[in-house]
Amino acid sequence: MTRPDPAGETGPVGETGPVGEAELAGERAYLRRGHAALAGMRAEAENTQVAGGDPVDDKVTIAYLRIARQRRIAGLADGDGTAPLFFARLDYAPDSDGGPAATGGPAATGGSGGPAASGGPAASGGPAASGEPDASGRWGATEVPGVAGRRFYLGRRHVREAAGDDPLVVDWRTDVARPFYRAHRGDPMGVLRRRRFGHDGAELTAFEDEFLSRPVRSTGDAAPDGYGDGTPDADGGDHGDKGGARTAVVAAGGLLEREIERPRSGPMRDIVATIQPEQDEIVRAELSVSLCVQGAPGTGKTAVGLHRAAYLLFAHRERLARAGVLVVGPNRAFLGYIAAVLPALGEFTVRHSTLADLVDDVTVAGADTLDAATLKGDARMATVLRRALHDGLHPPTGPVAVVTRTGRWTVGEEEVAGLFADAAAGLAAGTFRYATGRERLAGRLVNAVRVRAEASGHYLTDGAVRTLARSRTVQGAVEAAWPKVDAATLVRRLLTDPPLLARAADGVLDADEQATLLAAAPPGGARTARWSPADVFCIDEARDLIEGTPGFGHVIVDEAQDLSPLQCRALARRCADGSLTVLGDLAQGTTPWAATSWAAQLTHLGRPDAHLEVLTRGYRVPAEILGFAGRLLPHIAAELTTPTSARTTPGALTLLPTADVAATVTAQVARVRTASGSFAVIAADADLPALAEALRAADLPVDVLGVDGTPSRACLVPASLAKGLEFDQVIAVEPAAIVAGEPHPRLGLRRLYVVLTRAVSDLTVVHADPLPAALRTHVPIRLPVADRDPIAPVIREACLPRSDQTLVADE
Ligand SMILES: Nc1ncnc2c1ncn2[C@@H]1O[C@H](COP(=O)(O)OP(=O)(O)OP(=O)(O)O)[C@@H](O)[C@H]1O
Repeated sequence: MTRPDPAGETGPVGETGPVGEAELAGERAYLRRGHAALAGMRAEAENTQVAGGDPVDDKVTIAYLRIARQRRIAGLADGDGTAPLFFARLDYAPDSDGGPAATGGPAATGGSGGPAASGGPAASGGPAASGEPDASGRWGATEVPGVAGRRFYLGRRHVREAAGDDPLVVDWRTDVARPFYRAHRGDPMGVLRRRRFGHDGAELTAFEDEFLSRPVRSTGDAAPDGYGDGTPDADGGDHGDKGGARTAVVAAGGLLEREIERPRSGPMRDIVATIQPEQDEIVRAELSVSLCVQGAPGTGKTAVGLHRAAYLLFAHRERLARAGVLVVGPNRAFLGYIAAVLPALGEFTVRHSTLADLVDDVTVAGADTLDAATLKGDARMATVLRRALHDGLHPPTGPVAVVTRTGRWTVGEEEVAGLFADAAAGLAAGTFRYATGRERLAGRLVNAVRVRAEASGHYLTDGAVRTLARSRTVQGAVEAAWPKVDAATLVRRLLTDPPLLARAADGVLDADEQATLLAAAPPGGARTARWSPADVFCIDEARDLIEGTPGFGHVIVDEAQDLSPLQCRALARRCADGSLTVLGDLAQGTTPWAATSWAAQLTHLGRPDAHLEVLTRGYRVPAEILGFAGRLLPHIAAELTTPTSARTTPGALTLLPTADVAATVTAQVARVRTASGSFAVIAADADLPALAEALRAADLPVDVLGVDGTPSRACLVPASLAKGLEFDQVIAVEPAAIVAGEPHPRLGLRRLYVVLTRAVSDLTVVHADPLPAALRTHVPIRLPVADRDPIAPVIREACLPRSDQTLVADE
């Protein structure tokens, strides 16, 4: 895929001036009109009554409609005051004949005349302009017809004044919005001007314009404001400040950077206003396409995954409303952190869950040794479990004789054996599950009796057939051949019954491995077994063999590098008929079974042919910090490309050697707690209680993040829960202890890599022990030298020498 880099094409940056102020005033007026329209839409929704049907017969339907109505009203809420109703404007170029297409909105042909003057989007035209998306939720093909010469405001949701009217604001997921994310001078996608708005809360404060294509104009026309004469600048671009007057830009420049650096004060935010082209390709990939995104820390994997969910729900609303969309995250703390993103985008139906919570009827109360947990998560366990299940089948050895009030009928030994063999063959071939096989055997047996009865002139009513099926004789015969099994019981039997395990694991697990499993049987009785986290997925695997697993239309799994093969299988069966978006980073794999290659992981996930996308441009972590953390990469995932950062922040990294870690951390917390935004002290899990105590003693209490908690503005985070989270300021405590907290040095370094890449603005590393050697080794960082990447030289200058200097001082 080609990836245009719009960073190199940013348009003119002019001065604040009266023209800009007037234009901004016009945009603000348009915004007010949008708010009024949204209020009208909400009032309409609130006044819509759920049609009453029969209160008993239609109970479910009525309840469903009520929920749908509530969701619609919630979706029409006027934001939370943190963002305006629209964040961008696209002015499409007129048709090549010089006249605007369709109804001829004047809007896009020049920079003068605010939106109030132009009336916003031009009047009705092709599908792009109609008030609502079509049935499929799309606005037409990629080449959207009927947009030439028209103007569109893009927002998080569609806003219109009256039903059937042209939208005042179009949803960012429509096809007409696509060029906002993808267009560049090489391929303007029909767009003349792309305008991005800056904001303070819900108020517009600035705009930035880029002119992407030359307007068509008759001889003698002046270029529209800010559009250059097409003569390339020295750097090869036409920066547009030569032809006509400069475009007035209020508070110019860096809207993306400001958006990223906006202080974090709560849960994760959406990124609709600043999705980058390489991210947009993932967001808008077809529903049928399964994707795997390998991305360095902060490259936006989580954000992209969530926006993909929102996009797919928009583009395939009906289908996914039935089948559902599932987002799987590593723990509840992480899910709490991302929970607000989809509702902010108007999507309330996506299920968020940890993998373990998907198997919600098994309570985890036990733990395994590392060896046992690894073995229980091994793909070979799937074979062992299947064999254990099938081990319970016993081919019948005699006839089945049924006595009823009307007679006695016998199905002969050979026929019974044949019925069993048929069902067993279907099971072995995977045609149906175990429970279905059992039903099938019972049904065939009853049918054989019915045929015999009818042959002797006794017609059996449906009721008589049902009674027959429930009869002790038929049930007993079926139970003897094909016993009823429950998944948890099967797993417990396998782990506690050495002969059964030996038969099931023969040739699959060696004697030591079998012994490991037997030693890892869950303590407690059949009903009180204390299951371990790894047992959960053995039970899930067994349950799937027995009765199957309901699936989703699309599954998005984050931190997928950490999944065991059996966990991957649990996910694979939840999207057997749907598609999958796999997000992860091999360098952040911290489980003993973490993936070392995506090919193997994708095979376990049932999608060996998933398309692999690689993101290396980080948006969270400044180059100075990324360069420092990147020193670990050769030791933890040498095959990965070193990431780059979208921004530099001189002084973002501080190393603080100290003799008294607690005192230094306390002093640092006292320093950062008054700054705006969030901060976290991240330390080895074992060090947390002492640090919490020291902060309490210093009268600087902070929340301690637990597995079920949600990160707050100021918190103490165990290294084991830091994954996926981010904070404006991070105080990382004692890297050597973080490494030592893991069972293997490589896993320890990966954990440290995760911890060091959580900061948006500022990372302070406090340590009494020497830093791990890997961190002290200078590693040249590979920089992508894109021809027109304006930030590459800055990274080169800022990133490498600075972290070196700091380290030299430290050493
Ligand atoms: N295009 C973007 N515009 C603005 N912010 C962005 C963009 N892409 C990513 N971000 C921000 O960068 C931060 C990191 O994003 P995210 O958590 O999705 O990255 P990640 O790849 O999942 O990171 P990790 O692997 O460390 O968990 C978030 O604050 C996110 O909002």
